[in-house]
Amino acid sequence: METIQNYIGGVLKNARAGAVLDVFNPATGEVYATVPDSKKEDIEEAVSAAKKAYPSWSATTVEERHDYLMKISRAIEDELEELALAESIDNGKPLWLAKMVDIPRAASNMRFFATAIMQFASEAHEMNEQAINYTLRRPLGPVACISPWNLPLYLFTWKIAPALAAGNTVVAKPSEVTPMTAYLLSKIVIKSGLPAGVLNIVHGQGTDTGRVLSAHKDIKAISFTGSTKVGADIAMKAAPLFKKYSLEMGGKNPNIIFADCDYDKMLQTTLRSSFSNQGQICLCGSKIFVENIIYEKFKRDFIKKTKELKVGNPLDAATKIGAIVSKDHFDKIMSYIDLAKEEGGEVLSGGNSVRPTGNENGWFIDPTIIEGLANNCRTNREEIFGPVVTLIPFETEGEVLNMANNNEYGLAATIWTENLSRAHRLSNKIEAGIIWVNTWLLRDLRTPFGGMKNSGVGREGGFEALRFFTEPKNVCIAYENKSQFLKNNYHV
Ligand SMILES: NC(=O)C1=CN([C@@H]2O[C@H](COP(=O)(O)OP(=O)(O)OC[C@H]3O[C@@H](n4cnc5c(N)ncnc54)[C@H](O)[C@@H]3O)[C@@H](O)[C@H]2O)C=CC1
Ligand SMILES: O=C(O)/C=C/C=C(\O)C(=O)O
Repeated sequence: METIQNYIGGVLKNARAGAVLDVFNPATGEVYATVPDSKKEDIEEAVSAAKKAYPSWSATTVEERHDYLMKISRAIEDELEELALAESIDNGKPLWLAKMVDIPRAASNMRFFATAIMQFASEAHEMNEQAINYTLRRPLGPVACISPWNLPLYLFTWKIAPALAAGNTVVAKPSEVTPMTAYLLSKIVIKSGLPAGVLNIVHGQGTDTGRVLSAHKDIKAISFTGSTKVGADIAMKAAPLFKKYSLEMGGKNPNIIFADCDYDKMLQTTLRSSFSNQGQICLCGSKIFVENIIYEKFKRDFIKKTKELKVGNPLDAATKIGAIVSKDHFDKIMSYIDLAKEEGGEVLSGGNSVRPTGNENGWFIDPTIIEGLANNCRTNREEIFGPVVTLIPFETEGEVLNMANNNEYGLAATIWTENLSRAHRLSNKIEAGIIWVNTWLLRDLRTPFGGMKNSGVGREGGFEALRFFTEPKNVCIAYENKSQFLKNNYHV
């Protein structure tokens, strides 16, 4: 049994009251570790450590911060094998996926913001030779980073890297469901020599640790990724204390397929956008709109390809669909499949749990395709966050645009067409923060990342993240007094 610890003030330690939570391996259903169930006193200690470290950390040069983040990035790369294995065991995702995507991205998050801070420049505005304004961007102080279980180290580093690069100190809370790689990161951070208190990692439940942290009076900003319900809770706590917040929340993303698309590329990518990471990515295209004339062909081909996806042991290289992250989440997904049937949906593929040989007690669900549901039923409106997609035929561009926008979420959309004018038209009109045309989850870390409507507030990525984690201050300097200025310049 492994014992995960908090990382506070540069030291690994248990929660003060000693309480712990069980951590499960979702592929076996067994408890394999414990994590601190931190309470108010642990948060107090972490916030004090972050406050204490702030004056000297915020005074470091960008080169110094760059060097620390690069060191951490290289250490993540050096420990790729161990981190990927830990992520796979903790989360249930296929090991090859953790090796190819999660851990490399965690390293590049650190590297990206290490270099972005070196390029980050503030604006200057000149007023007709009368004055110059320049904008200072200062770090905020201790900030909170709260991350979810679906892409554990990937999203944890996506938040802490810009916060640290901008000169803030951080109290971070990973998901209690998948805390292992954040714990391993704290060991890497200790080895990197990052000064004590600059990064603090406090484990525990959302309703205790997360809530206390986001409501703490000394926390100046909160960067959160997770459910829309929790995002709303954080906003309610943060607003009266005038904290900044950036919320990346749920999605119900349309994947729109026109008959004129590059069919093979679309089919292959649609498999990924539907079922990658067991469908547990906020960007997955869970509603697949298909133009009528290719609907039957697509349905046939998509079912065939989906049935070929091997569900099973995440450590097996042939596995395409690993385990669902927790029993609670497994139950939630299964209840949505039941709901879809009650709402009149026909299950075309999957629809059931799986007990792979050797992993009979794990939480596995066959990738599921459902058709025959109205666009506005609950199954098609609510985020399922699992390997479940619905198929909806459409006739015209206008019809599919209305259906895509008729939703409370607005995170991402994918459009498949070779008609560039149509791609531009729809990209402009679809209510989503991220549009992919003829691709999916192709990421340039410089671009603004986030959603509209119930999917988010604010944007992450590139300079957006560095702006979020800094406070702008305008300085206006008159060149000289105006009559003197006119005399000098116009000889009056
Ligand atoms: N990016 C996304 O779109 C994600 C969406 N989800 C959705 O959320 C559902 C629930 O998944 P969870 O991991 O339980 O997400 P969640 O939103 O409950 O948890 C995300 C993080 O917030 C913390 N947290 C929970 N309650 C909090 C509170 N009141 N104040 C501050 N922090 C709090 C959690 O401990 C975790 O670290 C999923 O079924 C899925 O639909 C989950 C993960 C990511
Ligand atoms: O930044 C990315 O590439 C992906 C982010 C994904 C999420 O925020 C999510 O699935 O929750």
